[in-house]
Amino acid sequence: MLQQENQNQLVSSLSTIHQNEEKSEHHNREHAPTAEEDILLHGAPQLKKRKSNKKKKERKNEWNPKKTPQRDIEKTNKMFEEYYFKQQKVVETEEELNEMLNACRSPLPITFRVNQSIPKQYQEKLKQKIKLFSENIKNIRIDNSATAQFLYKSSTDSEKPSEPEYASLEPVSFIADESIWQMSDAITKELLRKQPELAQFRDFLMRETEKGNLSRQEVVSMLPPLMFTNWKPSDRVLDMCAAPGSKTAQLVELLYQSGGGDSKNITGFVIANDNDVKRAYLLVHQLQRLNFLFPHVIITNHDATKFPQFHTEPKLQFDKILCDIMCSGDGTIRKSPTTWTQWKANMGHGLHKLQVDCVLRAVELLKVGGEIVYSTCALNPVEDEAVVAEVIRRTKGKLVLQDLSSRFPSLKYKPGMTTWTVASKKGVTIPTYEDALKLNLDNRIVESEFPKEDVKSMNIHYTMRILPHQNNTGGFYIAHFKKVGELDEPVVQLCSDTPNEKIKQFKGRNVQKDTIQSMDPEKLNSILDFYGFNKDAFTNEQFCLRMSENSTGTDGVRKVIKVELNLANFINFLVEYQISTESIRENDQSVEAEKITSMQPGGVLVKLKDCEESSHDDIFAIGFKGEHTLSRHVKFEHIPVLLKSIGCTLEPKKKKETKETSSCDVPPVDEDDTVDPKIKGDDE
Ligand SMILES: C[S@@+](CC[C@H](N)C(=O)[O-])C[C@H]1O[C@@H](n2cnc3c(N)ncnc32)[C@H](O)[C@@H]1O
Repeated sequence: MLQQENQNQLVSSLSTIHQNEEKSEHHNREHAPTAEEDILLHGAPQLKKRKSNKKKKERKNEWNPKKTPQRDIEKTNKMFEEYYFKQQKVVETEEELNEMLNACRSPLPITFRVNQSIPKQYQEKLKQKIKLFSENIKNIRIDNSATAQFLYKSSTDSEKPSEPEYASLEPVSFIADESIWQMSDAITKELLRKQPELAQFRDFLMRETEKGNLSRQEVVSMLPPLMFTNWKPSDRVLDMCAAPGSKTAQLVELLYQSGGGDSKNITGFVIANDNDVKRAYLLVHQLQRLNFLFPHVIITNHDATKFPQFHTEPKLQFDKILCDIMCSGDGTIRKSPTTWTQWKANMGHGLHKLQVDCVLRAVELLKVGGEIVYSTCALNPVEDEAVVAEVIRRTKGKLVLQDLSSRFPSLKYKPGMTTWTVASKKGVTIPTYEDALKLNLDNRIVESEFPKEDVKSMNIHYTMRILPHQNNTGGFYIAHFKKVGELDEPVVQLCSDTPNEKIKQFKGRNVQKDTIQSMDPEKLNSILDFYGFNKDAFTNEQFCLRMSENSTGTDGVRKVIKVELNLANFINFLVEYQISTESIRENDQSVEAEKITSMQPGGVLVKLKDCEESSHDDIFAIGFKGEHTLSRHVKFEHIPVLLKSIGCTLEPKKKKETKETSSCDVPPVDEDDTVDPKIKGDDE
């Protein structure tokens, strides 16, 4: 009775508190864009200004800092503190809370990794070179006079260093092979640019990054791909939310390493998917740096929760799926200090369901025995443990958590929790889902956000939450699943007849204006002959041509290709997009839509480059898969990968040399560190 009264009281006080809470907007904050993403998406703002009157303009390189020192941001947020300490108990003591807050207030150390896509001997040379820099850097006293105020700005100024600080560059301690390196906290990209003694090192970083030998990436963000086990060169890997692609690059590298560091052994591939078309562009830019491994990547543009089942024979099922999901992203607070002012306790509502749906779709696309890694840069259990628990619940024992505790023995982390709370926008705990409904607190709250008794038997402690102060990193949450049996029934409702997914297409490339035409049998024969394809494996109905709106016949196609080939970078893009019959109908192209509908799945369209039909070097391909049309611009050496991706194992007759060896352009250890003329003098 008393308990009931207390409950009523609580509900009534909650009600009062929330009466004035305005309907909160849908938060779907991805990782805050990095300088690199910003530069790729929008161009470097300071460079645009310089362009007209300076000859030597800054190159687009991730080591160029954004000029956005948020020195006026007050790095406190009471609700954030209460939420993670008192409500979620993510940190256990006040002392630990302060440690975490202090870490969150300080900038993230610069980290980078040696790419695994370069041959081992070059990796070793590169590491030697980094070690030499590391020795020299130790003697450099950090001149932070200009930046100290920014670096150590907090609610109090107590963290200001009183002692002189020296620079450092060390391998990350919990990764065994010295492939990941971290600089001292005080060295920001801005300082790296400004302090002359560090210039040589910065030049080295820029040069090697540009060559694809080094990648700047946050340490915790490197961990999810490393959690997959049992890599095989035949692995079919899906990166569901991939942009800007740093983890995709790691996945491809891991695939490559599993083939003994020889790309000829790779028969698998990695599909990098993102539903945001601009960010899919970022993927293209980022992944081109993989050089000879780029053909093993396929870039798609789908909503991950409805990622299509390609109708291949046998059905395409993945061995590994990474769900590095869209999240509220408070684990990135060190690199995006605006989180201090924007953070609200309700940021996970609205994302939770999307996250669950995404992983459930992954389970459906995964083969039995396959693995899923789920990761977020959110510390919020509603986006972490609650998602994991709901996915395990809905898949009825077919998905089991794998213990991550021994993967990196010296990595500090908190095991996943079996209980947590759900809070309103103002940070008030909502006891039950019924209370949320009764009070109409936020219509995005769903029942599975709340912890249930069954969580205790799910091994949630196998998952890991890495807090910023534990290893001097950003915050991250990682879970690793294995599929141990076929699902009893579909767990995701997909409607293939009327795709409710909004089709996004690359603008400015005439994509929407294209129409579809039947393939001329003679042309088809000549193409099949050229590539040595077994003609019996295809029927003419499996092929058709993509035409521009105004073109008729083959000449039109040639014209389009010619125009497209003239666009810079066009042929280097390996981009897929989806056309549905629905979208074609919407564009008043019912005849074309009917043609696609009547097509058999499994076709490949190959367009020849302009009139040089004898060369067949640059081609343009579309694979039709029932309702789904996959299209990409490919180079000759991409063809086997393309065919494999749609379940076709034919090998083209003609093979071109890949540029495997020339991409490993690592300078010898004793090479003089000459300053790259293009970036010399870019400091003012
Ligand atoms: C956390 S970021 C991914 C970071 C990336 N894995 C990396 O390491 O570079 C989340 C990405 O998910 C994408 N995204 C958001 N909603 C999505 C959806 N429904 N389907 C697919 N991608 C989605 C966003 O565009 C964003 O690029």
